[in-house]
Amino acid sequence: MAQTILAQRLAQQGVKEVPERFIKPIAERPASQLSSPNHSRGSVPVIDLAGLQGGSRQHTMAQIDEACQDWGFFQVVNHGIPSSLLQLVKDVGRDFFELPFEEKQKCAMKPGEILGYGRHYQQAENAVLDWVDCLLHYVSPTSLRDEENTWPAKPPNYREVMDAYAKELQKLISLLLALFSENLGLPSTYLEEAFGEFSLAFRVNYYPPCPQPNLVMGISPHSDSGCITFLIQDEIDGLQVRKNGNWVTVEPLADGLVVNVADMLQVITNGRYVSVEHRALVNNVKERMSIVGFYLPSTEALISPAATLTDKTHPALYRATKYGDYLSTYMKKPLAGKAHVESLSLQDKVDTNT
Ligand SMILES: O=C(O)CCC(=O)C(=O)O
Ligand SMILES: [Fe+2]
Repeated sequence: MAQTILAQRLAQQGVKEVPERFIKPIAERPASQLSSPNHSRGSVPVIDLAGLQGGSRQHTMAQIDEACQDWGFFQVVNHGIPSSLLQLVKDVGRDFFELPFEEKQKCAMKPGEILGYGRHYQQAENAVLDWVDCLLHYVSPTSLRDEENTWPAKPPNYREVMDAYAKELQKLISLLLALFSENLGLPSTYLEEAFGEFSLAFRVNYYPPCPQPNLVMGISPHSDSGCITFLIQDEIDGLQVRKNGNWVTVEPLADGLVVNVADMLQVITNGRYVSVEHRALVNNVKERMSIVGFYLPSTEALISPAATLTDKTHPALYRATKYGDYLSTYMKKPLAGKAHVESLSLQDKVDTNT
């Protein structure tokens, strides 16, 4: 079995040129670099959840609804998760990646697996690789958690911090799903119930500095497969979302949490909320990290457009899919923009956002 090619190891070896395996075809390279003056930064909505209290509730609810429809991406502030905890999450993620390789290898992905420390997804032999390493594991349910094989034993506070974060995140997820349901005119528990016994997975993404950032992708354009995704990023630009054909950088905010609609929420809302294509770029100066929480439906949940969101003038745009089936196809294929969710389309082509 060929040894996994890890971006961090290449960066540590001081390579001056990225290996062929990482070089994107010209059409897929980042056309505008983060440092270029015409790169667009900062217009992704920032929503202050403190506005849900008192007289500004209606306005805040409308902001959330518009963000889900127009962007599929927003940042929340005053979300109830202490900034000291967000900082600890970033710290333990960084501490893990700063461990010696041999220590990190203790929770390495097994051949053919995607959980643990290693590369994103299984890549075909000849696939172009993204300039990122990751640590991916489930937090819940217990049956998927596999703490022994996929969670690191070091840093020693990793588990405690990640569990504390997961607990806080769960409250925010329940709140947002109830607010989305309300905005959609559905009973407040509709979305949470439709997704069945959810699972929560965390991925720590580590993008080392890259000697030729204009030839590679940190993470290739994709939409996320699940219901909703939460992302903590450090202070380094890199995350971009696609809006009207342009890539817009999601400005790092110290206390902000990035929220994005994922594919199954797009399906259940019959395309009213959009699961937007996003990607991450890298730079040649400083490493970047993100810690991503994926809230996923039960693999047994049959996801289809909510009946009350479809009628004669708004026919169902997607066929029903069992999430487990959707996920296994998603994992087998390379990241490819919105191709996965579009494969469920009942129309020739659903052009939801771009
Ligand atoms: O690192 C980022 O900002 C993007 C990560 C991402 O999109 C993912 O892990 O699905
Ligand atoms: Fe993503």
